[in-house]
Amino acid sequence: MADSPSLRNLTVEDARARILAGAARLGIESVALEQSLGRVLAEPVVADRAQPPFDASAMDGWAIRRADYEPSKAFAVAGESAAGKAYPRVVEAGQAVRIFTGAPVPAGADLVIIQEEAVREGGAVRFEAGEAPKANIRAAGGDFQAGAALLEAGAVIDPWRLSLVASAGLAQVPVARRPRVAILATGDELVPPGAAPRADQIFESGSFSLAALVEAWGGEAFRLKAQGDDAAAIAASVGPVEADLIVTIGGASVGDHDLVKPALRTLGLTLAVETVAVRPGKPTWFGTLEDGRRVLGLPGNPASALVCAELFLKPPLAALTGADPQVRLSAARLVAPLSATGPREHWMRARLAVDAEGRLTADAFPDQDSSLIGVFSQADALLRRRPGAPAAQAGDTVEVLPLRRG
Ligand SMILES: Nc1nc2c(c(=O)[nH]1)N[C@H]1C(S)=C(S)[C@@H](COP(=O)(O)OP(=O)(O)OC[C@H]3O[C@@H](n4cnc5c(N)ncnc54)[C@H](O)[C@@H]3O)O[C@H]1N2
Ligand code: MOO
Repeated sequence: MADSPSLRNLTVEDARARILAGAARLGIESVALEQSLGRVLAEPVVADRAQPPFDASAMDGWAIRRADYEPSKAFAVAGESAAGKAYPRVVEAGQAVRIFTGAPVPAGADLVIIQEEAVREGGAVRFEAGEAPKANIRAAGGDFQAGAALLEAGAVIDPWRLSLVASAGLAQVPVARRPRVAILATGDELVPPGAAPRADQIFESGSFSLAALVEAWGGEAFRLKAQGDDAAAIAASVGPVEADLIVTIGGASVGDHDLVKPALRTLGLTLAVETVAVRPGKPTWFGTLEDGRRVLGLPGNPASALVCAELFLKPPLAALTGADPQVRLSAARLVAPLSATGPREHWMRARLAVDAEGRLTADAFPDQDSSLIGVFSQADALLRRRPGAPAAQAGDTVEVLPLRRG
């Protein structure tokens, strides 16, 4: 059955919208705090306690009543308040309590004089802190109050947010289940790294890279055994796979050996995207199988597959975890001129830098052939050129999509 011509040559935005349609957050699971890094919160984190929970000393010194303060006056040392061991009584007039950073300021006290301005004489202490010493007290709730919304659902747990979740006292964190992504490389020419290729074969590289990207983007990747250009074998490989998304590599174009779509038609494939007006990556396609499983078909050329993973795989993975699927671009200054762009939106491999004035700059690699693995390994951004964009000059502002490297 021929697919509708309206599914061909879609804009990047249209294709992405079709891929995102119906991609809602998967179920919720609870993970240990220390396992939550990189996961997406499925429920908001709300503080059930203020931080700090008490007025806390900001310095090592002495807690007294401000109204009672006079330079050189002798105060009676009444006891000690340390972090984790509060002074249990009220500080009375004429008394000073030894206090340390992070310790609760005892009731009655509203001033901490730093120890550098104090002279201890047995059971007494005197201060030379001027007329209006600084309070050196962190008010209860100064970081956050009980009931405060600390993080929204959809936030990705990073090391800084991890500290917030821990500060809220959570040992278990409610997160979205990670989407399971099956990756299938296809092509008679492919052999796994480590095998001995024939003269007409190459090493399969795409599935390793894509699996790593899927994991970095919050999914759980599993690589299926690569298949040759054999429709029956491709269909048999995909048939039993349990996945939230199946990604195929190669066999997407129009040649006699581009068999992935014909193979998956036997599993009831309905296309939502047939081709995209994007360079590289025109043969990218997307559809659903009869049983509802989603399939993203990436072209085999390595740069095409990796560019289109950024544009069409990262966003649905975000949507399936409840995170923000928006592709966010930055502005950069062009280092060298670019020629006019053709009818397809062009995502050029580029290198970012910061110029002497501290501005972000982008430099597109001269060779943008979609087969080049070496160029991609040096690129740290994709530079977007709109369809039909005129030539651009050095110094022009361009849009870039920084790649997460390292
Ligand atoms: N007559 C036309 N020919 C082509 C068109 C077209 O519109 N008309 N489109 C071209 C474009 S654009 C692209 S992109 C490629 C992509 O085609 P396929 O998705 O069918 O990819 P393959 O032919 O299977 O492979 C292309 C290239 O990439 C190598 N490859 C494939 N898989 C892997 C892998 N897993 N790891 C490493 N390298 C891989 C493969 O050996 C080929 O060299 O089609 C154009 N042709
Ligand atoms: O679109 Mo293909 O990816 O240009 O080589």
